[in-house]
Amino acid sequence: MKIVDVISQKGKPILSFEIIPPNRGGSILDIYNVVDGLMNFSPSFINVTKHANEVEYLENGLEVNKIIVNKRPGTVGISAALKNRYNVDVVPHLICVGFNKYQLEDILIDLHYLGIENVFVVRGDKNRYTFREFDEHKYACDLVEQIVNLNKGIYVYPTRYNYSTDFCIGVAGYPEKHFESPNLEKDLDNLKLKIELGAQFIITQMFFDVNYYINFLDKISERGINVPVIPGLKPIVSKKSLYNIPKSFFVNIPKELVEAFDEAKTPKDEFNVGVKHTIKMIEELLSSGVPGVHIFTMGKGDAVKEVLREFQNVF
Ligand SMILES: NC(=O)C1=CN([C@@H]2O[C@H](COP(=O)(O)OP(=O)(O)OC[C@H]3O[C@@H](n4cnc5c(N)ncnc54)[C@H](O)[C@@H]3O)[C@@H](O)[C@H]2O)C=CC1
Ligand SMILES: Nc1nc(=O)c2c([nH]1)NC[C@@H]1CN(c3ccc(C(=O)N[C@@H](CCC(=O)O)C(=O)O)cc3)CN21
Repeated sequence: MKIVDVISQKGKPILSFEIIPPNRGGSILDIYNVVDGLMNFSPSFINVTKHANEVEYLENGLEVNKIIVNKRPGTVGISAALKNRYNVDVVPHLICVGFNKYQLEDILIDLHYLGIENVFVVRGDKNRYTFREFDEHKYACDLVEQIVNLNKGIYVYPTRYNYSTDFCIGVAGYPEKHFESPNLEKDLDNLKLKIELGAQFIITQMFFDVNYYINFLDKISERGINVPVIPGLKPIVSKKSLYNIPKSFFVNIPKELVEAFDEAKTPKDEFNVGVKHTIKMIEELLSSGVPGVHIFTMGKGDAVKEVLREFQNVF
């Protein structure tokens, strides 16, 4: 089902999870191990992230060979496997960096054949190793436009048939602004453009103070954006993560949470601090009337289960 229909028909907040494909050479059993334990909480959908190709130079005797490798392949296959195994809606991510519009069109055709009705469209992270396709889309909005066209039967590769797809498109929103944007207002202009072009729901970047989400909602509704905005939550359950998360995701951690981690003496204490904070955030979000709660479960199945035990029958 389309995510927007799931939200409008459920009659109560929806729960969703996000998983990350295993590192290249890993096993889908690692995914099943986490998701098996989470299905009892009746998630409405599961996102599967997509990661950029990287350029590597391999020494081969006297030669150095350049290769392009994806360290976490499998987004389409894992999405299909989850859909079949659990009979749950899946939302594979599509990224712009490293792909041209023809390659993206082929991925969309595969998703359509698989009966996958939702996609989450992001530009993709860039670093010095990221492989860049010379004619890739510059921004997520350009890929939104491509998919909206495909939904009308307009293919980028000319075809005799022009069969239409019917994807429901989600995009990312940044309550604390995207790190490359000069200010929140400019970032919101770009978010608005993605919605005007046809994206139908927003999942936010992780945040650790509910006030960011509330302010963000106020600002976007002032701009006339009225699609569902699902808050993205990440339980931080170690001091190591506390210090890595801002580096990776450019988000602020509130003073109280940092202080609580400072007082934690054992890994179990750290785990409890993170679980408690996430429970408090979900309670605050539910009382502000969110459409749902989206949890980045990445490698943290135990913490997610511990958090959700507090919310039996809520979702
Ligand atoms: N790998 C994954 O599954 C996920 C990755 N992300 C990451 O989040 C980051 C950004 O992704 P998106 O929000 O989709 O990117 P986006 O293309 O919407 O925006 C990226 C930046 O460009 C600016 N921008 C957007 N459209 C513009 C335009 N038309 N003109 C000028 N500036 C414009 C935005 O304000 C922002 O600073 C990426 O680093 C992405 O990889 C986020 C969620 C999941
Ligand atoms: N810039 C960006 N890139 C992404 O790929 C991305 C986002 N933002 N925001 C939305 C989701 C959330 N994603 C993720 C990816 C990994 C973890 C994660 O839990 N990573 C490890 C290491 C994090 C760290 O400590 O640096 C973890 O154990 O916490 C969480 C969310 C992927 N997505």
